[in-house]
Amino acid sequence: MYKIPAKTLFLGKKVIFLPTCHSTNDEAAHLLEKHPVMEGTIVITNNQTAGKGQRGNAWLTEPGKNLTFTLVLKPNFLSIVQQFNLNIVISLGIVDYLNSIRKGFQVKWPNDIYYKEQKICGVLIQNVLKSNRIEYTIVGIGLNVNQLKFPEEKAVSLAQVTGEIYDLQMALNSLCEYLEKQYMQLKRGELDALRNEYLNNMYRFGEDHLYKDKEVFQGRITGISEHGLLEIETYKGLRKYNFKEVEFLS
Ligand SMILES: Nc1ncnc2c1ncn2[C@@H]1O[C@H](COP(=O)(O)OP(=O)(O)OP(=O)(O)O)[C@@H](O)[C@H]1O
Ligand SMILES: O=C(O)CCCC[C@@H]1SC[C@@H]2NC(=O)N[C@@H]21
Repeated sequence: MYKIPAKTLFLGKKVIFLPTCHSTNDEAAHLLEKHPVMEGTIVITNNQTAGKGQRGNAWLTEPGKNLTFTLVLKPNFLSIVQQFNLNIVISLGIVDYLNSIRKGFQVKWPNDIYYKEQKICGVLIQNVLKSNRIEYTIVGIGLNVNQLKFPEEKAVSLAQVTGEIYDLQMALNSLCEYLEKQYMQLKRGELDALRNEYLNNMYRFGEDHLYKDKEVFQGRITGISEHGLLEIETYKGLRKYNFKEVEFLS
């Protein structure tokens, strides 16, 4: 399973397949502790038994149905304050791949992928530090591909959206090509183009909705700051939020 490398320069050229594991992010982190790992290496499993989501949530996925993998990057060209750009390129790579199949996928800030009001993909990015510098970034991606039932009402899969079943190896290879394309754009320093593309694909951009920080309020997403803070215009003025500081309501 997952033996054919992607047609890319480096991303997905090496794939480590584990039939089962607790979390591919944890497995990747253990590998990095033991020996150097080539940039672009993917750790993938068919059966993730203790998947980790953001905010300490669990990531639940039916064995053999979805893409559940971790990508190892070495973005040493980025300083710590530029880290949000990784969220941008990873989200755009995924959304471009999905939109190449069916239009309508969007990025929910910072890096969830939605189809209409449902979540199809989650991303968990973790930095591995060495002497206070980012040595590696591990990018965990859970993409719902062929699963047809979810315990979570908000979850959806590609198969549910399109009515088709997908070959996971082909989906992985294609996704790698889109991810690499975006990552190379970041390496070339094309930040304005990336930011614009991110805003063009952003869930709820420019629409009025309810949000919650300490209180529930109505607002409209108008952009992201240089370092990736979410900017919401309200009748009291512009508010800016870091991860976990704001909740999307209806
Ligand atoms: N396979 C899956 N697909 C989609 N969501 C899943 C899946 N497995 C677990 N979940 C969880 O279902 C919930 C649905 O996502 P939701 O967007 O509501 O939460 P979130 O990512 O915490 O975002 P927020 O709370 O900012 O709206 C999350 O807790 C998510 O981690
Ligand atoms: O909460 C989220 O939206 C993030 C979900 C990230 C899930 C992926 S699945 C592969 C990798 N391994 C993990 O334990 N989590 C990530």
